[in-house]
Amino acid sequence: MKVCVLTLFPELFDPFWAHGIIRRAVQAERLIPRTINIRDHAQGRHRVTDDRPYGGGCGMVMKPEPLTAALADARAGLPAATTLLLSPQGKPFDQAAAQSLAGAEELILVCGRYEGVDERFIDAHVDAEVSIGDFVLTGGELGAMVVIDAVTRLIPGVLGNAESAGNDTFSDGLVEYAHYTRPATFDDRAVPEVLQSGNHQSIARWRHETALIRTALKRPDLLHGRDFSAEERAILMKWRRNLDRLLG
Ligand SMILES: C[S@@+](CC[C@H](N)C(=O)[O-])C[C@H]1O[C@@H](n2cnc3c(N)ncnc32)[C@H](O)[C@@H]1O
Repeated sequence: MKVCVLTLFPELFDPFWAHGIIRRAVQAERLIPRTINIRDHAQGRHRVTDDRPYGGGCGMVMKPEPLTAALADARAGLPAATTLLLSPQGKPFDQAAAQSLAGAEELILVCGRYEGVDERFIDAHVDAEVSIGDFVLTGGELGAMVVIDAVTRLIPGVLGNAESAGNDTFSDGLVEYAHYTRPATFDDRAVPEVLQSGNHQSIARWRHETALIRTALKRPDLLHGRDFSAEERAILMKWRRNLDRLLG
């Protein structure tokens, strides 16, 4: 995937491209990143990228001309790209959105700063606004990194088999099962016996059960409307009986 980020702070991305799985994806050219400094497309000696808001009020607004010129530069190399603006007003970004973006060949992400960007730029050039949560950041750069990170690990071939995203939280509408590693006992807490049994069927059953129960406890909202399998119904009934017994 070719991804281009429009930002006033391109240097923030240098360490991001250079570490962990993102770095590996870049080296393997499964992720081909580019950052464009919006300021490079601003006019005049001072290369001004922001100005006071019409109507008064505090803060500054990003001017539409440098953004439009920077976007034209990005699009010259990525003619088929979807253009997303990071914004707290956007659609909440989730795993389903990451999965759908992972199938794209090209993507442009625009990072706002200050009070945000001139609305006319959004009207004319932005395909969708994306929020990474109901809070307000100082800029879109962290949001862009969140989107790129979540999407990149879903690009086919980026994660090795050993790191497969298949069991991840959300992949089957459940949170993931619990993980344990050596030592077998830590602080008087032992790893569940079944995980040391070598019985793959029992391990798979245990993992499915714990994923379902952990989802019910941690994220019950994920289970609303779920089409429970017969096995899942049996697991939930068993836990209901356990709870009934506990409560008398
Ligand atoms: C201080 S914010 C502007 C907030 C804007 N005044 C508002 O109330 O909607 C500056 C920039 O940070 C980015 N940003 C802030 N919060 C974000 C969020 N939750 N998700 C994605 N981007 C965000 C956007 O690019 C935004 O233009």
